[in-house]
Amino acid sequence: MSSTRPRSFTIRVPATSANIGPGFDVVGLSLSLHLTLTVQIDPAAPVAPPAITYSGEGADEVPLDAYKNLTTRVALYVLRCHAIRTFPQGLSIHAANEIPFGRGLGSSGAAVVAGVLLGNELGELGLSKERLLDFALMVERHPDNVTAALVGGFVGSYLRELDAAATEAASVPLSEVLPEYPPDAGEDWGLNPPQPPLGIGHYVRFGWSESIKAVAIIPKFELSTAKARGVLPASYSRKDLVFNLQRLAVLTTALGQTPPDPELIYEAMKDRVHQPYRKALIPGLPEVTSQITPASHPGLLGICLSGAGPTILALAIGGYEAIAEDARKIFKEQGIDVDWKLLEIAGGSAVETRS
Ligand SMILES: Nc1ncnc2c1ncn2[C@@H]1O[C@H](COP(=O)(O)OP(=O)(O)O)[C@@H](O)[C@H]1O
Ligand SMILES: N[C@@H](CCOP(=O)(O)O)C(=O)O
Repeated sequence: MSSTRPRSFTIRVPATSANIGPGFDVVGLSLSLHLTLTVQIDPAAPVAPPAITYSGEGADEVPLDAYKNLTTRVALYVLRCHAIRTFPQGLSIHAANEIPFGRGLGSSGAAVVAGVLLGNELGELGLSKERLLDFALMVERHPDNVTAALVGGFVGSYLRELDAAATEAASVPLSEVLPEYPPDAGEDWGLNPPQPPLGIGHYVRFGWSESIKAVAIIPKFELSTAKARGVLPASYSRKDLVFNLQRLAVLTTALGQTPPDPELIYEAMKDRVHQPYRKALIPGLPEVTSQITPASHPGLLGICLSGAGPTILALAIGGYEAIAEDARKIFKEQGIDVDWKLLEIAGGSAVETRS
C-alpha cells in the first residue's frame, strides 16, 4: 500500500547510443546527456490530474497530459501490473530533458526507463533491476538502448528464449501494454494488463578504456526509429552476418583495451546489417563513415551510425573538433545542418529520494 506522507525524489536517466556499428539490437553505450524527472507527491493536495511541466529537448512537442505522455503512461502500466489503478493524489513532475528526439540517441529508451522507475517509486514496489528491465522491454522491444540506459556503461544484451506461453505474453501489441488512457466513461479500467514474463533480458557490461570519448554529430532533422527499422530486410546473407559477428566479437574487447588500437577498432565498427539500408534515409552517411578515418583524423578510433540515426557517433581519444567539423562539411554538401557534442560515457539510471 502506498504511503500517505508527502514525498519527493528525482530520477536521472542517460542517453544511449545503440549498435556501435556491428552490434545491431545487441550493444549500447550510455552517454552524458540526461532526462531528469523531479517528482513531488502531496497526498493532501486537492483532487486533480497529475501536473507535468517539461523543459529542454522536445518541449514543443511532448504531451503534458499524464495519460498521453510516454513516461507517465509507462509508469501507469507498471502500477496497473501491481493492482494500483491510478497515479497517486497530488502528483507533480518536472521533466528536464537534454536528449534530442528522434536522432538515434535513445530518447524513447530513456523515457521508457524513466517511466518504469517512476512507476516503481510511485507504487513503492521495490522491483529488482532485472524486473525493471522486464518492464522496459515490454515497451521498447530491442534491449540495446534500455539496458544501457538502466545499468550504464558499454553493455551487451540478449532476450532470453521464452517458452510458448511467455512468448505470447511478451509479444502482445504495444497498444495493449500501453492502452489509450484513461478509458471512456463507464469502460472498465481492467486490472489485467499483460504482465512481462520473468527474466526477459540478460546483459553483461564490457570494459571501456577511460581515454575514449564520443563525438555525437547530430543532424538537424528527426528520423523515427520505427521508420528506420522499416527499411531493414527480413533476412541476411551468411556472408553479411559473419562480417558483423567477426567485428562485434573483436569490438567488445577492443574498446576496453588501453591504449585503444585505431586500426583494429575502425574496421571493427563497420556494419552490413543496418547502416547500408539506412543510407537512403540519411544523406551523407556513407561519405562521413568512409571519409573520416584514423589516417585522415588522428585520434579517431571508429565511426558509425548512432542507434537508428541520423546521428553519427565517432569514438576518439583526441582530434574531436576536426572530426566533427569535417563531418559537418560533408553533411552540408548534402544540404544538412548539424550540431555536435563531445560526450563522456555515463553511469546508469539513478533515483534519489529528497525527503
Ligand atoms: N522525454 C520524453 N518524454 C516523452 N516522450 C518522449 C521523450 N523522449 C522521447 N519521447 C518520445 O519518443 C519519440 C522518439 O523516439 P524514437 O523515434 O525511438 O527516437 P530516439 O532515437 O530518439 O529514441 C519522440 O518523438 C517522443 O514521442
Ligand atoms: N537497435 C536499434 C536501436 C535504436 O536506437 P534509437 O536510439 O535510434 O532509438 C535500431 O538500430 O533500430
